[in-house]
Amino acid sequence: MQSKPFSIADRCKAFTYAFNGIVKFVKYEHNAWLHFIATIAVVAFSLYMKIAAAEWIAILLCIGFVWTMELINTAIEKIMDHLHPDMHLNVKLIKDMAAGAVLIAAVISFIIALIIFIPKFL
Ligand SMILES: Nc1ncnc2c1ncn2[C@@H]1O[C@H](COP(=O)(O)OP(=O)(O)OP(=O)(O)O)[C@@H](O)[C@H]1O
Repeated sequence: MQSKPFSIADRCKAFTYAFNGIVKFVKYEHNAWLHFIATIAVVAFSLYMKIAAAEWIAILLCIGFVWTMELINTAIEKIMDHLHPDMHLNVKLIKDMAAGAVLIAAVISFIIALIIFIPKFL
């Protein structure tokens, strides 16, 4: 298979397409608004608590983990709605599994936040 020659302009365009996907997600998806508010709150609280570098790494990984899962979940929902707009048990299974991935990311992130912040109040 013949691939296109490497081009910095093409790579920049690919970056803008990806950035555009994130902007659309934040603009139109209600779940993104919740994640946005939660992210601002967690970052503000972490700054206020002056957490250590290793704690920042854990917090930033959690934020990235949840945002990534939510974006993938939303993409899967859009694929399913596009391919199969009618109700179907398989669609439900696929969407619920994708939503389950977000739930796991959120619960793990919440537990990590508790591990970081609770000792600061003891
Ligand atoms: N086409 C479909 N066929 C069968 N079940 C569906 C279909 N679309 C959604 N569902 C199911 O209906 C329930 C509600 O889905 P819906 O997408 O409305 O809410 P949600 O998961 O809270 O979504 P959102 O992330 O948009 O808030 C879920 O269990 C989902 O799997």
